[in-house]
Amino acid sequence: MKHHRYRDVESSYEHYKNVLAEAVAIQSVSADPGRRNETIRMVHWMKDYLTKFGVESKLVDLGDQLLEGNQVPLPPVLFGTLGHDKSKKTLLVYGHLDVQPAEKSDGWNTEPFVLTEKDGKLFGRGSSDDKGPVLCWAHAIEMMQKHKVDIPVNIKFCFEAMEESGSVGLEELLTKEKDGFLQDVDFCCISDSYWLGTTKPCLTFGLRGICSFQVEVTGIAQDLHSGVYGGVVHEPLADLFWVMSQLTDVNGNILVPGIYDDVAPMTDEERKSYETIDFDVTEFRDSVGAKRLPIEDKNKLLQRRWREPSLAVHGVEGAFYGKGEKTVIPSKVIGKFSIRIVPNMKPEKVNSLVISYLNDVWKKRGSPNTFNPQPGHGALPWVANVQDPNFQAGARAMKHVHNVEPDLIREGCSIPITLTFQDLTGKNVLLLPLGASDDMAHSQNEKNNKRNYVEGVKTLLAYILELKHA
Ligand SMILES: C[C@H](N)C(=O)N[C@@H](Cc1c[nH]cn1)C(=O)O
Ligand SMILES: [Zn+2]
Ligand SMILES: [Zn+2]
Repeated sequence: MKHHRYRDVESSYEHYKNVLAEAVAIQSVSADPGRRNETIRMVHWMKDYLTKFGVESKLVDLGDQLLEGNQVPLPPVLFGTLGHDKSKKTLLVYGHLDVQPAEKSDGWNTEPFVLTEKDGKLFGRGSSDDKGPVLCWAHAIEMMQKHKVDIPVNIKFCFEAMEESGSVGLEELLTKEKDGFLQDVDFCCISDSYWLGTTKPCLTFGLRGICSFQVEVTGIAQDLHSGVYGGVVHEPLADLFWVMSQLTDVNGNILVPGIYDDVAPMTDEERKSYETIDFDVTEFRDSVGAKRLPIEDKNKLLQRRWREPSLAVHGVEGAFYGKGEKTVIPSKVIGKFSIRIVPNMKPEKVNSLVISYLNDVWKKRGSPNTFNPQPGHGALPWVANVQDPNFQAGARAMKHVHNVEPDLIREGCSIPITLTFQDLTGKNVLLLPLGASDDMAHSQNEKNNKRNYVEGVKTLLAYILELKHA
């Protein structure tokens, strides 16, 4: 790798930061119907940005979605193409332009949609998940063009803006494009995840899937004064808490009968692979501010994150959550939780086990209220072949930039469309994470380190060039 290009990447930091600031300022929260126009605007913004580098893009309309009883337009999917050289192989890049919700009042130290630099960190929603990494691709291409480097592959881009809300419509579109846009793809790459720690680079070869659930309890016509009606009505929120408290034990074991039955057994080879992975449990525990973890043995903790299901309770719609006191009995509450699933679990079976367990628990409650548990969006888990030349190119790129062999890791999160790319193209998908473990994606004060952003551009540049030998 030519060092002057890397120096140029470093000296372009202010420009990269300004571009990221523009992207972060667009409030593309896919879960919020009120911000759907912003989410759509984000896709248009990205199309315009890629056009500057000669990427030929089109926006594919996905129609409408029924959200909270209203028809809401889905954001289009951006398909971009750079290069049509039949003598070259083709790389397909996927990323997402939508973000998780964020409000300053959630506990952010800065405005979530105003990119703010402090102590070498760029704070802002989407700075790491996934606007920063998506822009690293654009910056890498810009740099190669500036230095008149022959790009050794044709590049196709698929950028969506519904990833954080189940990638609605994308799988159907890609299935239709199997012999169209996806034809002739040789490698796939996604930068939408995180290193295991804060200093050592990683390549990711596994993702958990997800099954999400909503449990609605209703019983009274409207919210009631708890002094007037307390003790003389069956409270929907008390019912819901009682049911939700029976989903896991204190150490996070899931109490749904049969839920662990299909978890793939561990081979000796896999067990050994955990030995060499760099991971400091104390640092991890401190980084999340926990007093104690349910598992403090390094290998067992990683196994639980990567190859075992877990259940997380996310929240309750309809319950009072503001500051101070409100002596009210809510009339309708919806509990939200999800289960991360692993090979060889299937969403349909998980949904049926969970719904029938919820109904059994409900019967024991004996409440006259109405109980309606429903499965939400789902995604399958994914594991890749790390011997593929695509992974080797990724490893060489990481080594160029960081001077160290990356760890091969799995990820506890989900990127629902990954398996679809692998199945439809028949090609290897590499997850090339650029973010640090403490980026706080989905949380308050999400950030991307200045160092990771700049080195991310170098890594993608190096990876594209390494594909010449793949
Ligand atoms: C890993 C990726 N950056 C991510 O955050 N994925 C989300 C996908 C998702 C699924 N349901 C809602 N969002 C995640 O793992 O939560
Ligand atoms: Zn995310
Ligand atoms: Zn993401």
